Amino acid sequence: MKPVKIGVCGLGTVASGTINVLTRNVSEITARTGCEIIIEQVGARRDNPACDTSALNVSRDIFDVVRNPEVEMVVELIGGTSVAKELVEEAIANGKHVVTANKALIAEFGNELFAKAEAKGVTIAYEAAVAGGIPIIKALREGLSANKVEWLAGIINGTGNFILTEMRDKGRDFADVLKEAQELGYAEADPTFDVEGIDAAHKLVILASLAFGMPLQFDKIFTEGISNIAPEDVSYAEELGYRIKHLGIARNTEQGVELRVHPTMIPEKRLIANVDGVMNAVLVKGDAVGPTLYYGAGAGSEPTASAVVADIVDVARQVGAGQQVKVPHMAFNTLQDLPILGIEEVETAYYLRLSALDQPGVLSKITQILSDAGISIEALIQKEPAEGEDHVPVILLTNRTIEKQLLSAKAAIAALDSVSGEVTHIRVESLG
Ligand SMILES: NC(=O)c1ccc[n+]([C@@H]2O[C@H](COP(=O)([O-])OP(=O)(O)OC[C@H]3O[C@@H](n4cnc5c(N)ncnc54)[C@H](O)[C@@H]3O)[C@@H](O)[C@H]2O)c1
Ligand SMILES: N[C@@H](CCO)C(=O)O
Ligand code: NA
Repeated sequence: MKPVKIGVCGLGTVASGTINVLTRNVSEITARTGCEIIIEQVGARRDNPACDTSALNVSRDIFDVVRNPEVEMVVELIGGTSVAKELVEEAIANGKHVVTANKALIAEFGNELFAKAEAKGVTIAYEAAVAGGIPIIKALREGLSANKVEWLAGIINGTGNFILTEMRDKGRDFADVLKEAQELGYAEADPTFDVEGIDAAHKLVILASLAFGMPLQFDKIFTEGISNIAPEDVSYAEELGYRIKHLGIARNTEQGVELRVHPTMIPEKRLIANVDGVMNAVLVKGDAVGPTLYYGAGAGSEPTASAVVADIVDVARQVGAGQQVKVPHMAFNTLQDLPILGIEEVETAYYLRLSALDQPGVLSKITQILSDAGISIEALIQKEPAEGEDHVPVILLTNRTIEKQLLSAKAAIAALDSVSGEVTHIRVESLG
């Protein structure tokens, strides 16, 4: 087979890892694809000491790469949704295949980009966009194609999981750990994307569309970040046998599709509760296979490059074999317009923490409000009052209920004279 010529745009964390892996593992990659992959051109504004490009054709203008008639496949690794979108559109218009790690671009503009690619008969591959090196796109599109996916839940932001783990295990400060994640190349250019759950929402919408065969709808996701997780909730969760993880959850119910990213309490005995540091994991429940779990590094230069290179290999095989073997961009040939549920319609269990006056009768008022709302209590812990304090922390675990019922009961509890301050709620999932 004739060699396949690629062009790499960007020379940051992921691009340098991609060039290094392609160069180092050239014999394995050639043996797998049956063809040679040649880096025809690199578009980079500046050099990167992590990667030797002295033997490569480097242009300071990334658009030279998409206009180079020799380049058959463009690897977009600049990030963002403005210049990257223009770049990908021009690559497609010029009949080039695209490989990208850019989840923001796919989540927000994937529907139109895939349509443009299909019209031109080219492929956009995006394995590195979700859960870094874990081949989760391939698992959903190909490995699980026999299944109706019932739900999936994942730790899909490496930076956030790294921060939560370091804070819990070493008592480190949030800002200090975030700075380290940035130095390690895990964080997004704007790290609020990691911390506020936007990056996880980008990834969740891609996973859900692949799993349920519906168009990408990033604007419909409910998103809560990790910045408001209180240390006392981390320790009370552990006392109850749970861990707090930042999860993306997508569930196909009879009423509609749940799409939500938020801190979630999960039983500590679940494998996914023990996924720490920069590692990611995605649990997928298929109707035929049952629960399956995919685990690996969710961010970082070479773990992400592993997925980028896998896509390059896949597309190179297609270039050799012809488009008829291509798997559809979103796994399904026709997409369904499934309704997406608002967060108030979601059903889950809850952890509640409040501060109540240490007096007889107070607990019964709280439990009465919950029981009037049809919410039963699975566990209740009342702590001893601290020295000189007249209020005590009360922690409750409820059974599954609809969020709007929980929120109105929570408001009624907060309005009691004997309860002071805010009532905290965290969603609880058994993931069984
Ligand atoms: N870092 C990770 O662990 C990781 C993992 C998975 C996916 N991603 C995604 O991969 C992409 C790249 O991330 P990264 O971590 O390598 O970022 P990075 O900031 O390290 O690299 C981006 C590179 O693109 C260049 N660039 C940006 N805008 C440009 C422009 N307009 N013109 C020319 N060059 C431009 C920058 O100079 C930089 O060299 C992003 O979409 C990111 O979301 C990153
Ligand atoms: N910033 C992202 C990179 C991988 O997509 C993360 O931390 O998960
Ligand atoms: Na992946």
